[in-house]
Amino acid sequence: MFSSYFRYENPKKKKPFPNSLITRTLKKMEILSQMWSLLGLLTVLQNVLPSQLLSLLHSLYENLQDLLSPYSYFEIPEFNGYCGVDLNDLYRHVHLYLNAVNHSPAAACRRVTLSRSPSSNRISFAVAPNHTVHDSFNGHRLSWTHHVDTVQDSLDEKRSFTLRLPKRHRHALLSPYLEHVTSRAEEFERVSRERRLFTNNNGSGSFESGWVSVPFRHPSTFETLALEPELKKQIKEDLTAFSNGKEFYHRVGRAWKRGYLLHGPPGSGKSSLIAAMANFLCYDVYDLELTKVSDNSELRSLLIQTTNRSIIVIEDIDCSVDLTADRMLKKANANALMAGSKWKGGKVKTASLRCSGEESGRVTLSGLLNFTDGLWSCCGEERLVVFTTNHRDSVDPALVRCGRMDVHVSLGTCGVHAFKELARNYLGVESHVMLETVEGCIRHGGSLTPAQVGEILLRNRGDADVAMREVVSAMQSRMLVVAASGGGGGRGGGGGDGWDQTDNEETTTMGVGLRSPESVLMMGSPENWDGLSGKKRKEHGSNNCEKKVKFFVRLRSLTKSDSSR
Ligand SMILES: Nc1ncnc2c1ncn2[C@@H]1O[C@H](COP(=O)(O)OP(=O)(O)OP(=O)(O)O)[C@@H](O)[C@H]1O
Repeated sequence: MFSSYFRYENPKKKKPFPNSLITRTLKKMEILSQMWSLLGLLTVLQNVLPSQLLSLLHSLYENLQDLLSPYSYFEIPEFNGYCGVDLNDLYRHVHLYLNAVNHSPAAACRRVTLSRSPSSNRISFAVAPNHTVHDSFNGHRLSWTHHVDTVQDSLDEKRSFTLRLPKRHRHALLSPYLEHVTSRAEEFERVSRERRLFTNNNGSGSFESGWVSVPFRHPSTFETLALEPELKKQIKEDLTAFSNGKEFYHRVGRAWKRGYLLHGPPGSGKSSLIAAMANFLCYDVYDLELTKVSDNSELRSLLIQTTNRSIIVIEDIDCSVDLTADRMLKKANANALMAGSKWKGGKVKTASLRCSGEESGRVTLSGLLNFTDGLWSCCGEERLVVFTTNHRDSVDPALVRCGRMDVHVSLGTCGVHAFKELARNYLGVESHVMLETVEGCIRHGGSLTPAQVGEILLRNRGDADVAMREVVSAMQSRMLVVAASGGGGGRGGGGGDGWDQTDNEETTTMGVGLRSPESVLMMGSPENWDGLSGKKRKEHGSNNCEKKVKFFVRLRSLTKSDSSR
């Protein structure tokens, strides 16, 4: 009985360690104790041996390690130079690259430092100090180790990355891999950095801080923007070609900049398009208020302070400053000088001819021309200059000539496609029984600006039927107004009151760029368009009466069909 009792084995009782495990543990402890003694010896040697000898031993050890190791190691410190004051751009690129790589689910770093700045929602990843992350390139395995050491007797930290790659392939791998790291880092920086909206700071008295800024968070994108699809595609392609054009612009010796003139009635979406362009390219926006700029030198100073990858916007260029007056003043001065006469009772000075604006301390047309196309305009890279205006004809031709304003976008009233996009965005409807009536109104001069349509749809977003009815009624009123004012209708009237729709007509004749019902994109010289538009205007006049008759017939049929619904 007793023996059976002793033979009983409690399953919960731990089994004794096997002999082999004990032996292995003892061996490990022995190695540890030997290492400990070695460390002690090293400490003693460090105190006893002169520092020169120590560093010699250290480099000998490293050389030996390099010789025996199948890997090559490259150190990238955070700062360059003897005193370590210049930021090492490669370190920054590696940091960004590893951040980008860590965003991908495949990346496996055992320990990552996460951070988020108060002004952004984005979480940043960084390899934790003294940890390693592996990467692969062209079928080879590489690794990055992030070293962070505290500097003795200081709170400073010394940071560096060490790249490890197979020694046999180091020559073939190093340059292409670092190029890959840099391009991925730049791309990541472009899309992830917080973008800002700047405006010129009035009254600071100093040109050093000419701009003040806030985070740029405009929600308009090419997806939300209601534009004719072809126009949208063309603008996006043009912007993409521009932002990828670094090599091209350098090769042909042109400054890497592009000018856009956006013109159209109030509410046609000029500002929304600028925001969409900035979001598409991930650029900063500099909204230049010309009336706050005291003179040309301040304008130049502001230009110098803008960063690369930015859009410099001057809204309502025709209203900002009296630029044409400046030109006329010069002309008057020149005439007076030639005639040897007096101007406004006083003696004409030669200096006043040179630049009347400089004297009166304001921005002149020549100042603005230099801003967009002069020597100083090349002080940065990858910049768009965008002017907006409600009346293109009021802008001085010199400002919008080729090379200054390379792309002219005419934004008009809502075309059929644009209206459908707005209806989809605001009401969530793809089709509606009244869409046909809306299309008829648009085609016969009743179209409204996107802002007008957006306002009606926003107000009635809970009830698509009411919204559509209200849109149709607004469009019909518009048709009546256009008819009463002698507008031809036929292809959709202008948007805001007093808006001249000849721009859209011009494009029809030209066949240059894209022709869409209400909004167009033109590239090339405006002088050519004007010549052709004159011809078109004559034709337009002769057809006007005929169009009017057709228009009234159509309006009556539309009104009838709508009331029958
Ligand atoms: N194409 C569009 N797609 C969607 N919404 C638009 C569009 N155009 C204008 N809107 C809406 O209309 C409003 C006014 O647009 P925006 O300020 O861009 O017009 P604008 O042409 O710059 O006007 P202004 O000449 O008066 O400055 C905005 O709230 C915007 O949401």
